[in-house]
Amino acid sequence: MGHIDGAEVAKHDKQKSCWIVLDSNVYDVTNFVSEHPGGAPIILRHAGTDATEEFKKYHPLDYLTDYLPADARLGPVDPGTFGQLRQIKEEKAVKASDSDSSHDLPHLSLCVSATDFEQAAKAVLPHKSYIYASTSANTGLSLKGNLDDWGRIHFRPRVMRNVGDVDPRCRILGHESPYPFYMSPMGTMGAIHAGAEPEMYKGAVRKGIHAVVSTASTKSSEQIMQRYVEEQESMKRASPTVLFYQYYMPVDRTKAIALMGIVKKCGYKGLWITVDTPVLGKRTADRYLQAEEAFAVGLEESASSWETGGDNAFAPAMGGRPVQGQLSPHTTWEDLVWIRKEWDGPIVLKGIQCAEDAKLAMEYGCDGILLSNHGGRQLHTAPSALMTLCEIRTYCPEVLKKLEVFVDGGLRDGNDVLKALCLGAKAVGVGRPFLYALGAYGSKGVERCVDVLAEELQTGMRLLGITSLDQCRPSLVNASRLLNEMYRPDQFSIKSKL
Ligand code: HEM
Ligand SMILES: Cc1cc2nc3c(=O)[nH]c(=O)nc-3n(C[C@H](O)[C@H](O)[C@H](O)COP(=O)(O)O)c2cc1C
Repeated sequence: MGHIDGAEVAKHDKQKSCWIVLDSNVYDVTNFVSEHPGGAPIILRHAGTDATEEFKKYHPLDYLTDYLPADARLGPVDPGTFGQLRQIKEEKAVKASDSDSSHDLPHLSLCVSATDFEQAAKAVLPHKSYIYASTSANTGLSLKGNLDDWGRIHFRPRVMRNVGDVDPRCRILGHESPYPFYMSPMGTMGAIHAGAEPEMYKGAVRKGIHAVVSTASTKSSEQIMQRYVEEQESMKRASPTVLFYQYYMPVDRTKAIALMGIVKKCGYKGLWITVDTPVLGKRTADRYLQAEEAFAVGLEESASSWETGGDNAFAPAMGGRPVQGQLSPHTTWEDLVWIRKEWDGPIVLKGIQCAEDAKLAMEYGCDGILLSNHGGRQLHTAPSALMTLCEIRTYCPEVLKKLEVFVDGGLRDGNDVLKALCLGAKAVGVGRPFLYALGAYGSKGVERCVDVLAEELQTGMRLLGITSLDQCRPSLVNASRLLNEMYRPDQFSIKSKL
């Protein structure tokens, strides 16, 4: 195969003839553009350019052989002509290092609250990446409810309790954790930081907190585990951090079992099955961006055909179009029977949103449940995790004794973790604050974010009058405002059967 001149490649920058350079090779992707699950606009934007760096944020290089026909590869670019490729106006790059030298970025020490990381990330991330992290469903009310409900519970502190020393440690699914919070699973971290998931979990390992790894990660489950092990080795295995795995169920049973096999082989310590995502929710900010991108490259007509989602859309939300088969809308409670046979470790259902389903999870022998509305990214006006926790306390308190109950969504202050624990939760998942910290400062930002939350938590324990987490109890909080609005069935009982 002869070398291809960069200037020639630059000419093929339209839908009717679209070439792109990836890993020093020229590909004719004209027929693939409209098939691309990430949408045609992103490919057309990079038509005629070297898109390798951008490509690697989202995909392993194997995709080039897995998804493109062999004859799409036209040959290597003439190395002396890279400069003649089409250039696009660069967006701010995703930072590859921990350096905080960017003039837009406040010094890390100026981040003193978990909410500060969002502003920092907004200043340095490409707009598309920020939208990916921050977007929420529909009019944004589910996200707003998450954020607001923490403030609707007030503490009832006890004083004069000798709070000189406090112990914030707890156990999560049998694994000791320095604090009762962990890192929530989030997909496509490569869009947020060039180091992607390994950079995020480096921060977790350094601070000892546990993390749940997403099925929709940029890096493979094996790569993530490998880098985690290397980080642990570098710390002489002194970190208590373990990795759990968040599982999106593929439609195809064989693929579902194979994925579970990989997860098991890698050594993930528990399966957190996401059950609030039978289809992708409507991510409004994503939709605007997608429509703008399509419009900019003259594809406004076809944009709408990506929006309906088919019946089994995968969760990634970088403006990507649903991928058939990656996420099953057909999952039922009965699936837990075969999953249990394939997976002998702990099972947590992620995305429980009412007391009935909490009870069902208990009856089906799950080890834990995570009360969550997916960070307000799925159902419009979904209940906050705290509201669901109130329901469980009221209608099926036995669940709190038998299962480990976790909550997530909207936590932005370490003090608030204590509210969830007082109402019976085991620990709280934290999502976006860590993602923003990663985007702005890499793993150092993640470490700082853990420190910020941990300091607030420990100060909160002292001001609340407790010295260990087993002293968290319902009388230390006033949840009346949430209880007033809580669902009331006709009779004061609920049934788990559908
Ligand atoms: C030309 C070869 C390409 C192939 C074969 C390819 C393949 C795919 C596939 C299979 C997906 C579905 C999701 C997944 O499995 O990860 C996807 C999604 C996506 N692709 Fe590509 N892609 C290509 C080029 C690109 C380029 C050049 C970019 C960026 C400049 C890009 C950005 C994306 C994005 C943003 C998504 C959505 C991911 C998400 O929402 O998490 N792709 N692509
Ligand atoms: C950018 C982003 C990506 C996410 N990806 C996933 C995912 O792949 N799987 C999943 O179960 N939950 C995912 N979630 C939901 C989180 O696990 C978690 O439920 C939520 O972020 C908690 O809310 P918070 O971000 O307000 O802390 C994602 C959330 C965000 C913000």
